[in-house]
Amino acid sequence: MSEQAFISVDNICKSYQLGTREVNVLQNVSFQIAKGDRVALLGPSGSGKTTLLNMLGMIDFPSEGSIQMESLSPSARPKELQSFRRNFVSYVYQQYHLLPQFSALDNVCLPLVPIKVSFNLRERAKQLLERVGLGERIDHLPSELSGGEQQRVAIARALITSPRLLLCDEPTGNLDTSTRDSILDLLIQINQEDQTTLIIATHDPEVAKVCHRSIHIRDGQIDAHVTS
Ligand SMILES: Nc1ncnc2c1ncn2[C@@H]1O[C@H](COP(=O)(O)OP(=O)(O)OP(=O)(O)O)[C@@H](O)[C@H]1O
Repeated sequence: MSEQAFISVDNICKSYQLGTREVNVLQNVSFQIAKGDRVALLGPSGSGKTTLLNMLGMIDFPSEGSIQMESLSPSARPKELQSFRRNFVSYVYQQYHLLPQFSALDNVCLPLVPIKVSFNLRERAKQLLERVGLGERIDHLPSELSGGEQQRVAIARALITSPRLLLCDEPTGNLDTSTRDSILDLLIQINQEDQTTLIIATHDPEVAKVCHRSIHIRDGQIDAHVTS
C-alpha cells in the first residue's frame, strides 16, 4: 500500500459458486484511492460494480487478492470489521431504502438508535436534514416526499455516523436529469467540505464526469482509468 493510498485494491478476483457452476464476477482488479478522492466505478449492468462496492464496504470479501484500508488491519477480526462498518463507511442506494412508517427525522436517526451517543441524536439529524435542504420536511413520511427528497433523506442518514467513506450504488438511477444534477451537487459538496472519500457506482457517464476520475469496468475487469 503506497504512502498516500487510503484504499488499496490489489489484484482481486471474486467468484461465486452457483450449484456446480463457478461464476467469475471480478478478475485481477487493482486500483488505489486517496483520502478525499471522488471516484466513479463506471460500467454496464452486470459488470461487477455492486460486487466491488460490497467488498470496499467489507460486507463481502475477495476470493483472491486483497483490499487494504487505512486504519483497518489486514488481519482485522470480526469485531474490528463490525466497528469499521459502523463508524467508517456509509451507503447510499438507488432505491433509498427508507422505512415507510417513519418520518424523515426518524429515518436519519436510525443507524445510531441502537448505540449510545454523546450528542443529541435528534438535533444532529435535524441539522443534517437542514444541510440537505429538507429543514421544512423533517416530519414528512417517505410517501410524502419526491424521489429526489427521499434520496436527500438517505444521504442525511448516511452522514449521521460521520463516515470517512461514502459508497453510492447508482444514487441517481431513479431520478430525472435535473434532480440527478442536484443530488450530484450535494454529494460533491459533502466530498469537498467533509473530505469524505466518495465512490459512486454508475452506468451514467454524466455522473462520472463530476468525479476526479473514473474506473471503467467491463465483464469484471478494469478496461480504463480516466482522469477528468
Ligand atoms: N451472490 C451471487 N451469486 C452468483 N452470482 C452473483 C452474485 N452476486 C452477483 N453475481 C453476478 O455477478 C455479476 C455482477 O453483478 P453486480 O451486481 O456486481 O453487477 P453491477 O455492475 O452492479 O450491475 P447493475 O448495474 O445491474 O447493478 C452479475 O452477473 C451477477 O449475476
